[in-house]
Parts: sequence; structure tokens; C-alpha cells
Amino acid sequence: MSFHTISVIGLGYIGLPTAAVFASREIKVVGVDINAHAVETINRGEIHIVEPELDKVVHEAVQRGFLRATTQVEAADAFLIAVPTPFIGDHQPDLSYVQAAASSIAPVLKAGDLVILESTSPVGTTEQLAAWLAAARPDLRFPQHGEAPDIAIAYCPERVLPGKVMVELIENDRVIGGMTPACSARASELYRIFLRGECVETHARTAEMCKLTENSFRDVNIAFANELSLICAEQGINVWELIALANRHPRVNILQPGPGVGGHCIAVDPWFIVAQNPQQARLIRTAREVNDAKPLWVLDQVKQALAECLTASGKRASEVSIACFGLAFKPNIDDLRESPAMTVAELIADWHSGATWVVEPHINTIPNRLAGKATLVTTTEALQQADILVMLVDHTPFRAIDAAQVTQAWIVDTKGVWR
Ligand SMILES: NC(=O)C1=CN([C@@H]2O[C@H](COP(=O)(O)OP(=O)(O)OC[C@H]3O[C@@H](n4cnc5c(N)ncnc54)[C@H](O)[C@@H]3O)[C@@H](O)[C@H]2O)C=CC1
Ligand SMILES: CC(=O)N[C@@H]1[C@@H](OP(=O)(O)OP(=O)(O)OC[C@H]2O[C@@H](n3ccc(=O)[nH]c3=O)[C@H](O)[C@@H]2O)O[C@H](C(=O)O)[C@@H](O)[C@@H]1O
Repeated sequence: MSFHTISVIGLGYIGLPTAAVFASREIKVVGVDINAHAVETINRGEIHIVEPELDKVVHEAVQRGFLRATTQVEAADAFLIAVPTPFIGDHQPDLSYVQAAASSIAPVLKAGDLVILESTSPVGTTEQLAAWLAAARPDLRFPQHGEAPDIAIAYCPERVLPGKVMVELIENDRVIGGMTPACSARASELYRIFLRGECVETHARTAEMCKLTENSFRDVNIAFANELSLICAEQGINVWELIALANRHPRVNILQPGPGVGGHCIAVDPWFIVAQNPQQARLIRTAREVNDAKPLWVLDQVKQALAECLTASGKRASEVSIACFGLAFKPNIDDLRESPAMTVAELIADWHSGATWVVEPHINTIPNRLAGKATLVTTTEALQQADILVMLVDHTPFRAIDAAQVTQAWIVDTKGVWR
């Protein structure tokens, strides 16, 4: 049975591109979000998030009448849930957004509908979703009730890279985790409307674990690189040269150290595995601890640089200016959410008695967390006037800075730009 109308629940960095791509295939898409501003923006054919190429796809889809946003759930043939799944307290998963989304779609479900959870979730969440829906709609049969359910349910995680979403959404292989093989087949039928990558079918629990595995793999490998950076600092070895040399081995691919790990995925998702498997997930937990400790190590490096600067210059600490290059959570984006660079800049500003400056090409005003503590300056001002430079995010414009302009004697470089 084909899909005449699709409803995407949650119109953020994942839901909106997904809704737009389905609509671009001339499927009627109703996007649902509790954020009225987002809904109004989208219905004007505009976007409220930053993602290359997304604005024109949304604009055309709205203008042609295939994409409409609303705050109220409506009946559809398929529902894709792309709401947040943060952690709370001691890194425990918060499924309240998923539960709220389930409660909102339950009343409009009808036999033959497909429900897909896309949000990154702990293993077992899809079964929990099915239980919530079944409790709300005892008149319908769900996959957990055995053969011939009225409702098909699957877990189909997203693995797009911000900044490349409009390409990867279509080109990446997609893990399709049905609660039953028939559910997987139904979900694959939906994604094949736009997917050029392969639909790889498995069980929902395996699909949930796969998403967490992908991001935990990356976090562990970043932690290895960060640990190397601490060791090399002690040993007086250039970690960037070391990694480049080691990576010449045909089977070695060490990632890059940084000031920590940011974003609301790599720094979050591994904790879902740790929370469910506290005894076994020792390496995954330790990697999170190594990465989360990096900002404090960077602050110590800055403290050492200031001590050397005071000894050599005779200045008082209050006379020394420290310039932080970069605040975003990774290069060439404007997203400051969960950014270790922001954490480092705030640690410096809270500790240093002199001026703390920040250079961030993707923003025009100082973020609230730094308001009154740090000053937004240009690259030129920082290079010409700062005593100490702290490289935190290797935005392309920073890598393009002429080495001759970098004359400071005290540099803390967490990205190997001025190695
Ligand atoms: N951002 C990314 O690059 C990726 C995110 N993911 C996962 O996708 C999920 C969504 O992430 P993002 O899109 O980045 O989050 P987001 O925060 O950008 O968007 C979520 C949207 O859901 C809305 N929302 C919350 N509760 C709702 C409800 N009950 N009904 C309707 N709308 C509701 C919010 O207002 C927000 O607009 C998360 O689980 C995340 O881990 C997975 C891969 C990549
Ligand atoms: C396995 C994988 O590559 N997952 C991707 C990841 O995307 P994300 O936007 O979080 O970017 P990222 O490049 O992993 O960076 C995360 C953090 O790690 C840091 N980072 C990254 C690579 C590296 O060598 N060193 C390093 O320090 C970045 O600076 C950033 O602070 O997480 C996304 C997600 O799940 O949201 C996922 O869809 C993406 O495919």
C-alpha cells in the first residue's frame, strides 16, 4: 500500500530535512512541531536552522503545497518521530519527548499505518514506544501482539553529518529496524521513496544498538587521539606529527585531538550504552571521561602559558590578554550547542583576571554564557593585540591565517593549526 500522506514529528536538524526530502518527491508531508515559531517559519517557506541547500528544498516544497507545518498532529499513513533524546542527571536517557510524541499520534492512528522512530535511543525504546501506543489504542493490534498487526513499527536511525545532510540523507545506507520482518519491509518501502543508499534490514533492537555503536566507535577513537595529545605534551613530542606518521601505516587511522568532544550526539549517545551496561561498557565509559576531561587540561595549559608570560614580560596577570580562536562545537558550523570550545573559553574567562577575547567568524554577538566575561574581537585584533593565543576550533579561515601574522610567544593550540 503506498503512502499518500507522511507526518514528521519534530522539525529540527533531522526532522525538517527529512520532511523536505519526502515532500520533494511529491508526497504530501505534514510536519508537526511544538515550537510555533518553527511552524510559522516553515509555512512561510523559510527555515529556522542552518543546513546548506535545505532552504531551497523547503521553500519549493511549501510553495508547491507538498509540505505544511502545524503544531497539531493529523492523520497520516506514516509517522516519523524525530524528537530530542537527551540525557538527564547522571547520564540517564530522557525519553519524555518520545513518550509525548507517542501520546500525540496515538489518537489519529488507523489500521495500516506505519510508525518509525528516528531519534537516537537506548536499546528497547522502540518496544517501549509500541507499548505506549498499544496502551493508548487497545482497539488496534501492534507488532508485539503477533501476526498481522494493524500498525507496523520500526526504528530507523539517522546518520547524516550536519553540513552534509541534504546529500547524506539520500546517499547513505539506511539501517531499517522493524519489530518484525514485515515491519522492516514496510519501512524500507517508505525510505525507498527517496533513498539512493541501501535499506539494510534488521531487528529494532539491533538497529538501536547500531546507532549507539557508530557514535561510540567515534568517541572512543577521539579519546585515543586526545589521550595521545596529553602524553605527547608530557613527552615533548608534536602529537600532530606523531599521528600523521602513524597514519601512514596502511591499517592505522587515528583521529584528531581537540579541546574535547561536542555536539549533542557523540558526547551523549555512548552514555546510553553505559547506562544500560555499566559493568561491561568500561572502555566506552572511560573514553567519555577522557574526552570530557580535556577542557580542564586545556585550561591547565593556558595557566602554564600565563605563568611563563608573566615571568618573561614582567606584566601583572590583569595586564595580559588571552584570545580564544573558535567557539563552535566543530569547524565550519555555527552550532555552539554542547561545545567544548565554549567550555574552555568560559573556564578561562572565569579564572583570568585580565582580558579574555574570543574570535568566532560564525557569530555576531557574544553568547550569553560569556556575556560580561569575554569580548568578541576580530582575527586581526586578536593577532595584533593578544599576549596569549588559544586555538580551539580549526575553522577554515583560521587555517588560512598567514603564519607570519602569528608572532605571539605563548600559544595553546588544541587543533594543530599553528603546530
Ligand atoms: N542533529 C543531528 O545531526 C542528528 C540528530 N540525530 C538524532 O535525531 C533526534 C532529533 O535531533 P535533532 O533534530 O538534532 O533535534 P532538534 O532539537 O534540532 O529538533 C527536535 C525538534 O523536535 C521538536 N519537538 C520536541 N518535542 C516534540 C513533540 N512532542 N512533538 C513535536 N515536536 C517536538 C522540538 O521543538 C525541535 O524542533 C535526536 O534523537 C538526535 O540524537 C541523529 C543523527 C544526526
Ligand atoms: C559516527 C559519526 O561520524 N557520527 C556523526 C556525528 O556527527 P557530529 O555532528 O557529532 O560531528 P563529529 O564530526 O562526529 O564531531 C563530534 C565532536 O567530535 C570532535 N572531533 C571529531 C573528529 C575528530 O577527529 N576529533 C574531534 O575532536 C568534533 O570537533 C566535535 O566536537 O554524529 C551524528 C549524530 O548522530 O548526530 C551522526 O549522524 C554523524 O554521522
